Amino acid sequence: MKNFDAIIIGAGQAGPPLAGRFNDAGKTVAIIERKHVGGTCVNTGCKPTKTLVASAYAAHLARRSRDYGIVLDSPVKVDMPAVMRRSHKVTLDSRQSNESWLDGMPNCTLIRGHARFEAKNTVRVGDERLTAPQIFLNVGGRAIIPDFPGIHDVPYMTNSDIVVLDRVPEHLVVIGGSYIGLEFAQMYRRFGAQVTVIEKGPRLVSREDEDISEAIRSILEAEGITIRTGADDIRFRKHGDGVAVHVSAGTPDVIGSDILLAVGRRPNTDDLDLDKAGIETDDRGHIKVDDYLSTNVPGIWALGDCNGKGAFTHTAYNDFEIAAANLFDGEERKVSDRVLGYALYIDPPLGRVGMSETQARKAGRKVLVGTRPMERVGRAVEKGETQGFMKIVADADTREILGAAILGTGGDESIHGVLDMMNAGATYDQLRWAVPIHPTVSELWPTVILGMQPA
Ligand SMILES: Cc1cc2nc3c(=O)[nH]c(=O)nc-3n(C[C@H](O)[C@H](O)[C@H](O)COP(=O)(O)OP(=O)(O)OC[C@H]3O[C@@H](n4cnc5c(N)ncnc54)[C@H](O)[C@@H]3O)c2cc1C
Ligand SMILES: NC(=O)c1ccc[n+]([C@@H]2O[C@H](COP(=O)([O-])OP(=O)(O)OC[C@H]3O[C@@H](n4cnc5c(N)ncnc54)[C@H](O)[C@@H]3O)[C@@H](O)[C@H]2O)c1
Repeated sequence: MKNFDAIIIGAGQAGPPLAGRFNDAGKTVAIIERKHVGGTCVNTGCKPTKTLVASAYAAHLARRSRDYGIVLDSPVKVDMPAVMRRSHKVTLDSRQSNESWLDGMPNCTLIRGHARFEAKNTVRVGDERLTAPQIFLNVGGRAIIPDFPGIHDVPYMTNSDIVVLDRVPEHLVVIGGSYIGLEFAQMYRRFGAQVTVIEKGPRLVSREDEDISEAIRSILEAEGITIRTGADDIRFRKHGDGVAVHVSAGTPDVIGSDILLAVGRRPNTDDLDLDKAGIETDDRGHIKVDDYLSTNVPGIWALGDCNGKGAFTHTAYNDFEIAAANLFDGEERKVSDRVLGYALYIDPPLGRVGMSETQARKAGRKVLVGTRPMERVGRAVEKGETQGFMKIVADADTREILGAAILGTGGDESIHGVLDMMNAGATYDQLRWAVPIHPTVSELWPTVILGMQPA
């Protein structure tokens, strides 16, 4: 049995920086990783996808070059092996820098293998048994493979497979019209594939307001992506040209060359033997934690996607910050203090923070809403990227900013102006009186606020 001051299971977004804090405090820490250091984000999630999105954007802009008065003499070609090499390099550089960071920590031991609990303070990895008074779970999640009829008779991909695909599918059929599905759908359309998105709900990205879903649908359809919503009977069978996907009774099947499943993620908590430590999970398998990320078992915490409190790299990292601040810095940080923002990296991107208009209404707020089409944002006009709109939601009584969305050029960055204001507890008056830089997308927030109406 090996003794440590702390054991961390999973080297995703929260585990490695936490190992760093234990190391710096002179405490021994074991971090156990069964696959690649860096987890989903670095290896099969954010890093490869955003690198591929950048290549797809380059192809798209090259095709639009005449809009800018630039003439390219030959048709745009996509060298997919080169696109993938670029993406692998970004991933590998990041993975290796994380690994060498951990290797360079004198008090930290990186153990390769799958960890399982044997008891409350004891973990087994292969033949090795480890014990520590403090254990942190950062095990992340993986793609859900629903029990669609016929799914196991046909080849299919998840995000982990498609990020290493070095060819352009003839016809990519994406099952699931949300964050993962839409990023890959648009990217592969721009690489030259025919693309169909099949979504069981009545609209795309159903967590967002209806006006945002509709605008996203129009943007994607304008690029030639076929969208089939309300898919209530998805079934698969082999076909001479690949795979036939049945969508709903009375509608034509979609015949695709390649299938991507993007219908949500599940936590990696089913193979940890959590019961041997007495750790409770909810009905979706997420580890139950309190506002300080403690599980029901004292001395065991759960951070990142596996606790169901967030599903993003920045929420996983913030979980590390909360745990570290409370353990090492004498602070009392809580998850409920977090103002949640995120982005959907289609082009133009959707930057989001706080409540949607629908959520604000459901919460019983007296809602004010301001919107502006990107066609009336100077910066967007200058860049020749005028799709989408910006939107802010505020409380008419308290003057709080409740949430905002920018579906538009630079939306992933410019949403931070609102996010930071909300984080500082500012009212919309303070955002209205800020003096933003011209020409930017952000400079329109004061105007949008001035135009807010009861909704
Ligand atoms: C395609 C895609 C695109 C995404 N894009 C974005 C984005 O743009 N922005 C964003 O914020 N988020 C994005 N996400 C989500 C983001 O990747 C995750 O929220 C984030 O990686 C979660 O981090 P984590 O530390 O909780 O878990 P993970 O990064 O999943 O890390 C968990 C680690 O634990 C290891 N592990 C699991 N079980 C065990 C065990 N029993 N023993 C040992 N090791 C174990 C795993 O191998 C893994 O390395 C994306 C996700 C996907 C799939
Ligand atoms: N840009 C980002 O930050 C980013 C990008 C990708 C993923 N992520 C994270 O990964 C998580 C998972 O993303 P996701 O898009 O896989 O999941 P999701 O849960 O966001 O969406 C799944 C989609 O699939 C649909 N669906 C579910 N079951 C279906 C079925 N049987 N048939 C057809 N459609 C079905 C749902 O209605 C939904 O639209 C997200 O919650 C997000 O936090 C983030």
